[in-house]
Amino acid sequence: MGVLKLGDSSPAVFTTILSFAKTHWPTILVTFIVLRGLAKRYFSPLRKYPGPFLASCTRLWKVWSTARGRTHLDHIELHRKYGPVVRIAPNEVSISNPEAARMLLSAGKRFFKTKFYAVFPPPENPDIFTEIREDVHATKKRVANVPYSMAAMQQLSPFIDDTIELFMSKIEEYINHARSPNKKPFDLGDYLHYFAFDVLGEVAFSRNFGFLKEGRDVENAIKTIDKSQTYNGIVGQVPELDYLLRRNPLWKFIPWLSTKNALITRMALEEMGKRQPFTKDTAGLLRTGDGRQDLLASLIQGHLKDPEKFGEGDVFAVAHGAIFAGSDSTASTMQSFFWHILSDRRVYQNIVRELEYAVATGAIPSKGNLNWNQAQGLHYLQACLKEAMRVRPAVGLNITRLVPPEGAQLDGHFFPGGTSVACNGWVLHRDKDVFGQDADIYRPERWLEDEEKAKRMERYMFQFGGGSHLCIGRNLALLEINKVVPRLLRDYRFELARPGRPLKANASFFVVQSGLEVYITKP
Ligand code: HEM
Repeated sequence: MGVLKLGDSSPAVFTTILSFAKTHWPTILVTFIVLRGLAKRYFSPLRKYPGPFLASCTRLWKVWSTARGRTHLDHIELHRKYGPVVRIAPNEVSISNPEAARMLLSAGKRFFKTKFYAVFPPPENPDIFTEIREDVHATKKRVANVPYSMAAMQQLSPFIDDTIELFMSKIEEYINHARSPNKKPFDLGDYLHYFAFDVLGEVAFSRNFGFLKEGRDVENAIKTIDKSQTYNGIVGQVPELDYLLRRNPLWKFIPWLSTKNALITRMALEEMGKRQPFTKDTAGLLRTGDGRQDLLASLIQGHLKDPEKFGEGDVFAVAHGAIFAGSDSTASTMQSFFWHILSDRRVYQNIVRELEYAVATGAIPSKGNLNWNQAQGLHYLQACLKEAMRVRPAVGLNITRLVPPEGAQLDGHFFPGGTSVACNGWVLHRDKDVFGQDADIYRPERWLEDEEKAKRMERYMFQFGGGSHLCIGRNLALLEINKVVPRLLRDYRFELARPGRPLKANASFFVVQSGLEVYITKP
């Protein structure tokens, strides 16, 4: 082995270094990684913030937490252990103060999205969710906001109603079948998932995806989306890795990793094709359809008004992105709601009583679907829904933003420009100052006790995010939930098949849940 001596001529020194590196490369590599990690830990302006040791040295801690699907739970534990500001990566802190989170997410404060979002496909044509250039995002969102208004959604209400009828027919089939001696549970969780997808198909593309009809995950479309979200969630923690993986040209040669032929993408492309060429006289409407103003038609109209700012690629990206953003989120919200109310007999009976009274007094119809206003009049049910979104918000990963270049003050701490700051609904919604000492438990009554207190709690609910990135689909989600949930609860009686068993939950971006099995009977 060569020994390095001072005074050697440069080629000799170089050869010696090379041979030393060749022999000892594993040690050198490990030493480099350790020193780099320690430098990140100790020479960072974030060094004073507590957190897991590994997290302060490497982003692998976040990768690990996400890969286990339990980021939401990890963050509750972290803040309990370390306090309101926790260092969760060399350049990232998580905050638990709801007021600070409002500031972080509020429009105009210039805390922009991080590169985490850019990993979500399609990278070549980002949609509203994945666009991280704030000005471009604002332009696209202005066009996309139009079809998502509550008024526009109300127009599409008949198609939600049709999907509800299909859902009810499946329950009727189950009830008739379940009269046999071997009574099997009904997977309400799965059916809520199918419902959320089918509604999106109708609303976005005037097309039924067929999940409810077939009573199954057709072509494993839901699984494919969930797999892709798991990838996004994990790789999004170290976005550079995406260039080695999905953005790597070799990736497309691995057929089972490609989503290009997935059912939803294929259908979206077909629907786009049917409406091309986009012209002002057809205004994006389906030529052979029922003339409904679906999401795709509205986006095509937005494109025709200003093709420079909202291209054809944007039409596809935004419509297709809606299915990804709006399916697991809505399904997860409804699953959490049902699991909570069915786990507490008292709560469930209060809801049933409220519905019976509303029918008896004519506040809601005794048959068929409710409209938005009728559902809003069910105050106890509304409190139960809000409480479910508080205790188990559908987004389980952190919402992360970058501190603007000049730095910013949050929760009494100054963070330098470029620091990533994260917040998590599961943590924020458990703040005892805002939600009370019993914030950890599901108790819908908290929303009905004191109007002022309820208003304050409302101010700190983050289930739909906030500011310029407030969920664009919240009107649709709330409308379909407010239609299907009271209808189910009025027309049927539910019982958990395995009381006490928690839902299985995996946080990829949304908390994807399973295991909501119930017995259903008629009242
Ligand atoms: C109960 C159901 C839903 C929940 C809980 C939910 C939650 C959220 C949250 C928390 C965000 C902010 C994410 C962030 O800033 O990182 C968001 C954004 C978004 N959501 Fe939803 N969502 C739901 C339903 C929907 C539906 C039905 C659609 C579309 C059909 C949709 C489309 C979007 C889009 C496009 C964004 C990005 C908005 C932006 O960045 O400007 N969501 N959603």
